[in-house]
Amino acid sequence: MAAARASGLVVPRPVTFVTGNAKKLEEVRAILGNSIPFQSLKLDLPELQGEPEDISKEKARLASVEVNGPVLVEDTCLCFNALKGLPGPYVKWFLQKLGHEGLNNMLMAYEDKSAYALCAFSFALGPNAEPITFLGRTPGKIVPPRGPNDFGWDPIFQPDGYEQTYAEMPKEEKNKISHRSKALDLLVISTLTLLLQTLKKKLLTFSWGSTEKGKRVGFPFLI
Ligand SMILES: O=c1[nH]c(=O)c2ncn([C@@H]3O[C@H](COP(=O)(O)OP(=O)(O)OP(=O)(O)O)[C@@H](O)[C@H]3O)c2[nH]1
Ligand SMILES: [Mg+2]
Repeated sequence: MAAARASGLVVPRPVTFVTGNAKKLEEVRAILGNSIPFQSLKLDLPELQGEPEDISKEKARLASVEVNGPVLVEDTCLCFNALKGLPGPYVKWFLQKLGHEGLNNMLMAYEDKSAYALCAFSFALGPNAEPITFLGRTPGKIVPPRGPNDFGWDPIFQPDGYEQTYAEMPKEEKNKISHRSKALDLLVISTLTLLLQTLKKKLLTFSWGSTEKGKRVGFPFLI
């Protein structure tokens, strides 16, 4: 949103990333770097039940009321293909109650251990604005835990094409291929597109804005 903010038209106030999860915040900071400046607010928002995109959008609506300004939120799911996408957005509670072993056991009866990590970021300009959602998905499989146990289900998720679990990978490596980085890439692209559109409009206004004896002058080929 830095780009949008730079335009002076689109985002009147700094964006607040609202999350109760310090590890998410750490990764978002590392992935975005200086591309989109934001502030953060530690708040564990109530979450709707349903599809990831709807949960994420509703979180953005609630967050923007709390902040009364532009917000970014995210909802993360871990989806088992054999279980048709479950535990999905409910993985937090499954992890809390069952742990890594329990999550592995849920797939015991199935040969198919494939899964995907899904991240749904939603951005809302303010309490009355419709949130926009960006989805990132990384396919992989569920394995017995390996690696440091400092972030959620990282030790039991092994992305396709890698021998390491998310937890075993160096952080920079995870951040290159993760569900979170893929969703944030889309957010950055969309922000840049917004900035270009705004600049284009400004240039259009500037190019065609002056008149000479009632005749419009300008350089439309510049835009
Ligand atoms: O191993 C992991 N690698 C990740 O990359 C990752 N991202 C999220 N999570 C965990 O999955 C659940 C999502 O629930 P969630 O999206 O509701 O998050 P949350 O409630 O912790 O924070 P928030 O909702 O306030 O932002 C929570 O248990 C998170 O700890 C991850 N675990
Ligand atoms: Mg949550």
